[in-house]
Amino acid sequence: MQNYSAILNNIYTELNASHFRGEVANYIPELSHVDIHNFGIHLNVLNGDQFSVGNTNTPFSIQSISKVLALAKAFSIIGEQLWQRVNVEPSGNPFNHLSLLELENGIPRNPLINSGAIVIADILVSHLKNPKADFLNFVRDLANDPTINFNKNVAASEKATGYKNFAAANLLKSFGNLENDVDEVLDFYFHQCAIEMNCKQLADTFYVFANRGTCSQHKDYLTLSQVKRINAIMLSCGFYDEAGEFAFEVGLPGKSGVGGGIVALLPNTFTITTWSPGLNAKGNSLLGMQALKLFTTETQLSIF
Ligand SMILES: NC(=O)CC[C@H](N)C(=O)O
Repeated sequence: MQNYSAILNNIYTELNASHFRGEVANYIPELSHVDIHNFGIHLNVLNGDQFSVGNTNTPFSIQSISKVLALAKAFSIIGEQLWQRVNVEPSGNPFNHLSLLELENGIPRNPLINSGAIVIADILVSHLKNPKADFLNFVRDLANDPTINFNKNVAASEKATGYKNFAAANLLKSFGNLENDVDEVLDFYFHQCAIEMNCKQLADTFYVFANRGTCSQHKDYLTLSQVKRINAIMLSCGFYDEAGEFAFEVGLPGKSGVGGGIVALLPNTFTITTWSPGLNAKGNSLLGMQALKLFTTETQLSIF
């Protein structure tokens, strides 16, 4: 029997003493105001046990973590035909890289880099009646928490400065891989990225991926085959050009966001989230990566 509480407390105490915490993202101006000293870890074990240490109650911008949720929604709506518009290979490049997209004729490498997520956003804009509201409700249902919301200032801040995302969307459009209007798709994309959650809410939301497609309220959202595929994509593509490093050091499917959040999971066992807004050079939370590495080392739990 693991003493999760002691393990998490030790990891928190050790890492919270770190002076070097990376850099808070500032290419989205609204994110640059977040205090770099925030640090929290939350573990949600599938048997119902919950463990929290540090600041796990303050909502943060989930940013690219939302790409997994958008993928889940789009996959549940259109099924396997989704893979005609986006590939499932790691990109080995930063999340906002563009030249591969042109070389590969407008088919993004995977749904977790920005260009792939913009294609997924396009699918949701085509299929949802009220895209932003319906997607937010889907996320609230997964988390079983109606208080989850968009941060409109973050969405507006990214809209004002998201030049590379506008470039990606226009490139996709030029290759015929975007059905809707560029502005409409990006408005949806910037809002999905601007959803805010705290560590506990994020761990609850991802319960469905650890629990074979069924959320904590026993409602089925995805088939087992769909969950296996989404988890495989998280493992191979969830940390951009650091996905290999995360698999090597941590050994779990997971996803990061430039708001400093990370979520990871062990199928049939737990979900775990970390939040520390300081990022490393690859755009992944510095303390979060270290915390998860220590967690899977101490507990000897990983998919391998
Ligand atoms: N890696 C991230 O979290 C990036 C998300 C951010 N909204 C962007 O599109 O640039």
